[in-house]
Amino acid sequence: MDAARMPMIQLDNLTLGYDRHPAVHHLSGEIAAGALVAVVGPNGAGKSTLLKGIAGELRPIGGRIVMPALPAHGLAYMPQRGEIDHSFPVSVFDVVAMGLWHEVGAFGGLSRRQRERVRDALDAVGLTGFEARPIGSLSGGQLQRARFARLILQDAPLILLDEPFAAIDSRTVEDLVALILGWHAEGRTILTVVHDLEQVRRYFPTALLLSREPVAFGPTAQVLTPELLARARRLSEAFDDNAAECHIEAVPTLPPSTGDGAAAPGHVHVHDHDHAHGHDHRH
Ligand SMILES: Nc1ncnc2c1ncn2[C@@H]1O[C@H](COP(=O)(O)OP(=O)(O)OP(=O)(O)O)[C@@H](O)[C@H]1O
Repeated sequence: MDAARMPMIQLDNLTLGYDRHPAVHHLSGEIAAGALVAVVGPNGAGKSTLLKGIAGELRPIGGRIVMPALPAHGLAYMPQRGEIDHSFPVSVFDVVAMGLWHEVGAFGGLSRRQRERVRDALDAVGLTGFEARPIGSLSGGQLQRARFARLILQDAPLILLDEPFAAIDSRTVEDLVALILGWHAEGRTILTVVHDLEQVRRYFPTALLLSREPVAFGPTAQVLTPELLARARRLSEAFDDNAAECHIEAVPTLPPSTGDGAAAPGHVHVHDHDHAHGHDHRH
């Protein structure tokens, strides 16, 4: 099999949720190695939940996530900013150096070479000179740059980013996008939750539109259509009204994704729920 076309992530009728309540369900399909995917959808659509599931922070309620090509320590996950306590009295250098933890171990010291790599990563995100600053003293944009520097050091083939551009100035967004596009060019697989659809259209070749279930997956221009976005909104409203039940209507399957190596034919299907088969969707 062509390594570049190997799936990085396989989802098999995946349901993820909290306290046995599904937040997102019926996800099946594959994300190819090397894909750059924007995960989009209304508030509460399950975007963060999907990333947490793939990152292993949430155990599936049903179905499976399989990542056959992922090496040990091969996944880097950056949660939303609010989920991290930045009040620690710890320096920017030390926070960024945490990206080397799997090389260094919890109590290991850094070699000269590793310290150099930390400085290189800080330089790559434009934070040279900030090494000794307490992490809590950084602006929102600077903090996001520091988190990206840590990702550079993690050097992971699979990178999951949850809303990396939220509340960030446009100059910083451009710099962070350039880093992401560089990782994409290196063949890494990247899933990024993005709210700004203009940013998705401009930078992301492939999009996964979620609304408690997959609505569409494929080339961005074919996913971010008014019809599919409206369907996503309707589904999310309907789900909120009746959160414990499966209420899915039939939705069209997108044509196979092309280019970018993102989606082989038919992947991340939209399920045409055939209740005649007697599925029992008690979640
Ligand atoms: N820790 C939790 N415990 C219980 N329910 C949760 C938890 N986290 C998320 N949920 C619920 O799961 C659903 C999906 O949330 P999720 O954060 O994945 O959506 P999202 O698409 O990332 O939304 P947003 O765009 O608003 O960030 C929501 O109804 C949310 O309230």
